[in-house]
Amino acid sequence: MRRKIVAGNWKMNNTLEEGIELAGQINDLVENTEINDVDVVIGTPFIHLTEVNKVVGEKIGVAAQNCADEKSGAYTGEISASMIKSTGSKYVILGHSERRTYYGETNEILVKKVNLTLENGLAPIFCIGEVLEEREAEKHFEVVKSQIAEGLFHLSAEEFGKVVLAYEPVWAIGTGVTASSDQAQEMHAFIRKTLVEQYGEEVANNTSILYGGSCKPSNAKELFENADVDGGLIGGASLKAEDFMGIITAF
Ligand SMILES: O=C[C@H](O)COP(=O)(O)O
Repeated sequence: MRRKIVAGNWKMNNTLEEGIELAGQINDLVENTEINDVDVVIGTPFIHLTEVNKVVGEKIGVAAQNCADEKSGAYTGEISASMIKSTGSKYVILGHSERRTYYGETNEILVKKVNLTLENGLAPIFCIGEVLEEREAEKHFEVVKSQIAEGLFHLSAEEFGKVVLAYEPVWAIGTGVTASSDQAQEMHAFIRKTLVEQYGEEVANNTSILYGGSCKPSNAKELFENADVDGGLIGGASLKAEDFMGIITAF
C-alpha cells in the first residue's frame, strides 16, 4: 500500500536516556499536530527499541537500523529479526550505504536479511543509491537498478508489496548537498518504471519510495511535491524533534 512516510534514522547517536527523551518529544509533537496522512517512523539503535516502543503511541512506528543475516544461534554481537520483532518494532532499515560501505554488506547478505525481516512480519526499508563517481559517469540509473534487482527481485509480488524503498544518493548523505527536486523525481520515476517492468503497474504504484540525503524542513516541501517522492528517510534532521516535525508537516 503506497503511503506517505517520514522515517528518521538516528544512526549511532543518543544514549538510552537521550533517545527516550527525543522519542517522547517527537511523540508529543505528533500527538498534538494535525498530520496530513503521513506514517511517522523512528529508526533507533538496537538498545533503544524496547523503550522507544513503550514511549511512542500508535501514530509512530519504530525501526531497527539493521538485523542479522541468520535466524539465531552462535553469532556473538548480532541481533536477529525475531528479536527486533519482539520489541514491538515494525520496520528494519536495510542496505544503508553506510552499512554497504563500512561493513561490507553485499547484495547476497541483503537478500538473507530481507527474507528474515519479511518472515518475521517486519517491513524492510531498503536503501539504494549511487556514489558521486557513478553519477558523474552517468551510471546512476544502472547502479540503482542493479541494487534493487539483486536485493529484492527474488521476492514474489505479494512479498514485495511489504517493502519500502529509500533512494539515497550517497553524495547527498550528511553533506548538506541535497539532490535537486528534478534529480530526485527523475530517479524516483525511473525506480517506479523498473518496478512496473518486474511486478506490473499495481505493485509499482503501491510502493512507497522515500528520498534521503540532507533533507531538512527548508527543502522537504519541494522534494515531497514530486509525483514519485512518497516521503523521506531523514538522518541529521531527525535528531531534533522540531526539525523532524518540520519535515513531517512539509506534506
Ligand atoms: O538514513 C538517512 C540518510 O543517510 C540521510 O542522512 P542525512 O539526512 O543526515 O543526510
